[in-house]
Amino acid sequence: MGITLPAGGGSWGLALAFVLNNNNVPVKVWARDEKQVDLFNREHTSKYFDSFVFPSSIKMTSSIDEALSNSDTLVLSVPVRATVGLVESIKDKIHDKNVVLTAKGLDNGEILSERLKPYISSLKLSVLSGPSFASEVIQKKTTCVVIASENSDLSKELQNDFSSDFFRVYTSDDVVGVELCGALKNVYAIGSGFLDGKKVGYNTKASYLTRSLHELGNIVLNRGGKETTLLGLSGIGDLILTCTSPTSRNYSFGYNFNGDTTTAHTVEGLYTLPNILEMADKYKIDMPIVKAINSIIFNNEPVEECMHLSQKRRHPEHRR
Ligand SMILES: NC(=O)C1=CN([C@@H]2O[C@H](COP(=O)(O)OP(=O)(O)OC[C@H]3O[C@@H](n4cnc5c(N)ncnc54)[C@H](O)[C@@H]3O)[C@@H](O)[C@H]2O)C=CC1
Ligand SMILES: O=C(CO)COP(=O)(O)O
Repeated sequence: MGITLPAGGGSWGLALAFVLNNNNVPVKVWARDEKQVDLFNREHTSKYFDSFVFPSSIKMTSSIDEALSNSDTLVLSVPVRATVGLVESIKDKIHDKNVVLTAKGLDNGEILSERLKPYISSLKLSVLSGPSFASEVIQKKTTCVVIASENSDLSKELQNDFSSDFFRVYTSDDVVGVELCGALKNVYAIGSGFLDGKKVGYNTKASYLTRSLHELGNIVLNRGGKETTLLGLSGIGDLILTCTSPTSRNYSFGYNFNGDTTTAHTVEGLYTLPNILEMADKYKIDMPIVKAINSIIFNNEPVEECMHLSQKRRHPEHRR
């Protein structure tokens, strides 16, 4: 049996198809845009990867039924805002399939595995996350990720499918922690871009990353996630990658921020912001950094003013 990637033909879905195909795992990529499908099947190229030619053994289709035939596993790599709707639209066709979530974000104030509970049993669900730019994966640059599932047989099976000499897969049972870390690092990456755009010093940046990790930890632990996840690849690993690299769309959005949110392409932190505020409110967790980032984007607060506001909070009680 093979693996279907209802990925919309986007960059992460294609990179994961590349990883699986490299291991001789049969893959089929689904995309809704027929022109994109025709171009890919003819030339094996994608607008997301300049001049890169994919192996011709990776096939794309615009028929979801064809994509799902002969496959026991789906790797979902559309943006977070599209994930729940896509699963709802194919729910009758996927009840016997394993599902790997790869979108990094929150929806309706919740993590995706929670939102998808009505459609996917937790024993058939896993989450793939970690520091992994698609553009580096297709160049076979060494990349380490985590696959988390409550079903250890499933995470081991997927570890086998994905692992290669350039793609190293660790397993975890902390679905909640891995999902929250992946979602939140995108928001902190926007803030990190704001700071670098303002040419703050390394002192400020190091403090920002440390405090972001601390704030992330508050919500992860509150929701039942594990400290080891926070200190692992999907936690501090992806935070470091995304908060320090212009390859990150979230970081670049923050770095070049000009008040416009309408033209941002797959800046998942933007979609997650209101959702994390909703979650923080619900579980009564103080998230001053997330709030400051939200004020800069949606209330036109200047970056400097928001940093200043955080300094005005009462003196810290602990040295962390
Ligand atoms: N690109 C990367 O390096 C990585 C991305 N991710 C995550 O993967 C998710 C997807 O991101 P990318 O592939 O990078 O985005 P992308 O922008 O490269 O591609 C998204 C694709 O989804 C399609 N799409 C959008 N809405 C759709 C819908 N309703 N139905 C069907 N297709 C739809 C678009 O047409 C596009 O082809 C995001 O949550 C991102 O955080 C995770 C790790 C690495
Ligand atoms: O999640 C990613 C790398 O781990 C990709 O980050 P961006 O979505 O910010 O480009």
